[in-house]
Amino acid sequence: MEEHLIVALDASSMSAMEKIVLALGDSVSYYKVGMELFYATGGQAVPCLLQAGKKVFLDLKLHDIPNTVGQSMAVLTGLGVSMLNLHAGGGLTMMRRAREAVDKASAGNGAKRPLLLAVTVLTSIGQEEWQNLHMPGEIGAQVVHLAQLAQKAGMDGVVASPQEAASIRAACGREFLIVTPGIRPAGSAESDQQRIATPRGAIRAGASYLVVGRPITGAKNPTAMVQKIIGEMGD
Ligand SMILES: O=C(O)c1cc(=O)[nH]c(=O)n1[C@@H]1O[C@H](COP(=O)(O)O)[C@@H](O)[C@H]1O
Repeated sequence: MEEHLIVALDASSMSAMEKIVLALGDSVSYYKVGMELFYATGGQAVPCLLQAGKKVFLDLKLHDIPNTVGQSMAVLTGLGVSMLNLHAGGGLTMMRRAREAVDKASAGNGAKRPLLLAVTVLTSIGQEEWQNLHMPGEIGAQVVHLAQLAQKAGMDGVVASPQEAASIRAACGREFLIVTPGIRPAGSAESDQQRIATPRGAIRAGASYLVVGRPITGAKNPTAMVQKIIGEMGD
């Protein structure tokens, strides 16, 4: 189960990142680099993690016109990461262009193609925010719709809340990747995350990978928390 846990490195310096990675040692092999760390380190966090033998999910959530996203995806493909993401809300044409660009760039550099994930509806959006946005219907129905659109566009999977994992699995099949942030072990403090579940709940609902940040990086003993989460995932 360890390889299905991705630890979110939301830190603002190389030294803060190294501190976490050093503390977690061999207990974690997959890290997520998001906007904060990527921008703060001028992208250097990525080669640093790769050199340390870690796998990287580069979470920059691209959302722009098809040409811009395609060209940017081609550049990001050269970094050697295992996963990249974009917002499904950018549309079918944008997602298709991203897939074509990644395929072409991987063929060109002879490297393994990074997996492409579409972010459906952010896990921080609850019913109230959904209404603020004037979005019709239920969040869950929109997530499943976007997952099907992403699948049609050639995405390998989606980022969604664990609360929607079972419906996405039913709609998109066994092979489709479902990556779930919004993971909160029982007893976690409240946060900006709205659509949450425990590690056990997410795996039971059909999640392929769990993304966990603050419950681990903010824990008194991060390694013990990793072990607890991996234990729960395997139950
Ligand atoms: O794409 C993501 O990774 C993402 C999508 C989403 O809907 N919700 C979400 O929380 N994330 C990311 O997942 C991580 C969750 O971190 P914690 O809330 O600290 O566990 C953060 O780095 C978010 O940027």
